[in-house]
Amino acid sequence: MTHILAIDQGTTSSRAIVFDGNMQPVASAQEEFTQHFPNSGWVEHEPADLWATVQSTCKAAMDQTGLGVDDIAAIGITNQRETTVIWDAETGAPLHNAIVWQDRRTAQMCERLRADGHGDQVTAITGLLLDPYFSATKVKWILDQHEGSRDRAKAGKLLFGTVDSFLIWHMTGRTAHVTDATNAARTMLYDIHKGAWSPEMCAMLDIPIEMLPEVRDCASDFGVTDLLGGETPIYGVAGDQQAATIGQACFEPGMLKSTYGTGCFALLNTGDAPVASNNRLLTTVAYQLNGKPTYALEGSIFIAGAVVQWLRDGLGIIANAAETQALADEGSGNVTLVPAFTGLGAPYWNPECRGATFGLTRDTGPADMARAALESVGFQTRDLWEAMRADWPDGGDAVLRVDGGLSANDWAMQFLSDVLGGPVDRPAGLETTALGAAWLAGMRAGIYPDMDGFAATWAREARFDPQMSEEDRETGYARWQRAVAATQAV
Ligand SMILES: Nc1ncnc2c1ncn2[C@@H]1O[C@H](COP(=O)(O)OP(=O)(O)O)[C@@H](O)[C@H]1O
Ligand SMILES: O=P(O)(O)OC[C@H](O)CO
Repeated sequence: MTHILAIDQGTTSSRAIVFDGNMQPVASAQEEFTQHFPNSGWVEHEPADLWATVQSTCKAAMDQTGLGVDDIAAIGITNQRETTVIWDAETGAPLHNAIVWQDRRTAQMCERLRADGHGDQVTAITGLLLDPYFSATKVKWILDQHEGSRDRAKAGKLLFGTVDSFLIWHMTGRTAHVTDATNAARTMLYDIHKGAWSPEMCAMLDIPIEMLPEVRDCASDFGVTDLLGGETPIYGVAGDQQAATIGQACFEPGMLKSTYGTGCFALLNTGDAPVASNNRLLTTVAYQLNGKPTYALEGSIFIAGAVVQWLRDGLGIIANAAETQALADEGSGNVTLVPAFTGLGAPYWNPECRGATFGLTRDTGPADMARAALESVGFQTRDLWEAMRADWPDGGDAVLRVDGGLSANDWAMQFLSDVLGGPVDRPAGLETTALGAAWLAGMRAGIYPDMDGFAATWAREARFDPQMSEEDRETGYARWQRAVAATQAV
């Protein structure tokens, strides 16, 4: 019982990583699955694909190690958040495809709820903003499509879950209907102050409370699975951005991390009291241990690494993401790209606007576009940083810890430090999300250190300090702000 298996069920792929007794990754496997776009702005996954790729990647990772079921002390799960599944409690058949967090189909529903004056109530109870991003309106949408589904849900015949919950139900032989507090906090159905499902939110959206899973601490007993051919406990669960916050050991109030994958999600630990945002950030649960929640302010940006993918797949000006580093160096810096491909997230929350480019000239070329794309990631983070500083005035000295695929890009990280005017730290291990889930499970299983011991193992690979003049920084940021305003005005 020396190793931990971490499952990272993400938006575009499922991954399984085996960590040894020293919390080092020793094997990993990854598998992509099909994204479904049935309508403009709609994004779906087939639940069976999520479950199948989790099974196959776990097997593939385990096969690489030569370890057996008895070597795995526990499993930790981390997952794409908010994505919504409803399934039959007996057969497991999904009532609908999973509606993914990026899906905007409930934008009008949110608009109507806002017009009916529900916006403040939603924020007061859930810490979130009334936006299609979260699970609740997706649940309502699915139930609205299927006559009689609410009665079935009330009778316990239909279950709702975020992806962790859906996976655990399958992993435990269709028995455990559970989730953790971080995933619950993203549904817009959870009262983050009371630490319980909100009857008010359920009533507002006509969602039977009976269909919601039981909420547990992040390190707790989520059930036993025969996934590895024996009995393995599931001891750790956290939404992927919270798992990265844990993996980055942001355990003290004021510590913050930003993860640059498809999108960018920055979380600032605010300690044991939820901080209400005056700047359109989200108040959420960072983690919950021993029955005690620790809260965070979160800024969610929908497009970060995805803008680099667009350079590759949409424009065809690069062959792979890493090429942007050298290209950006040659860019003029005169082009501004606002990658509002699916609207804008925090702090603008504008689901309707779309991307725009400014400053094009006849000699604009791939290098300028690559630079503008990487700059957009830095500028969007600055937007969040400004909002966080305003909500949490003590946050000015914090060092931003970064991770995720795009954080490997030195040019982007240097620009990020420049535009923030503060240091940026990149850790030695970039598997922070999976590590967070592994640590939760390993700590609970008694093979990994406690919180302080774990935090002491965090090591820096690189620090980026600002090199840009104050004048350039502020001129550049003002250019970005004008571009965002113009983008929203179109
Ligand atoms: N060297 C790089 N420079 C710029 N972007 C990168 C680089 N490497 C990866 N990316 C971007 O990072 C993203 C992948 O990061 P990852 O953390 O695996 O994301 P996710 O978990 O959301 O799929 C992709 O969008 C890719 O374009
Ligand atoms: O799967 P990722 O890494 O794109 O993360 C998705 C987030 O959890 C959405 O809130």
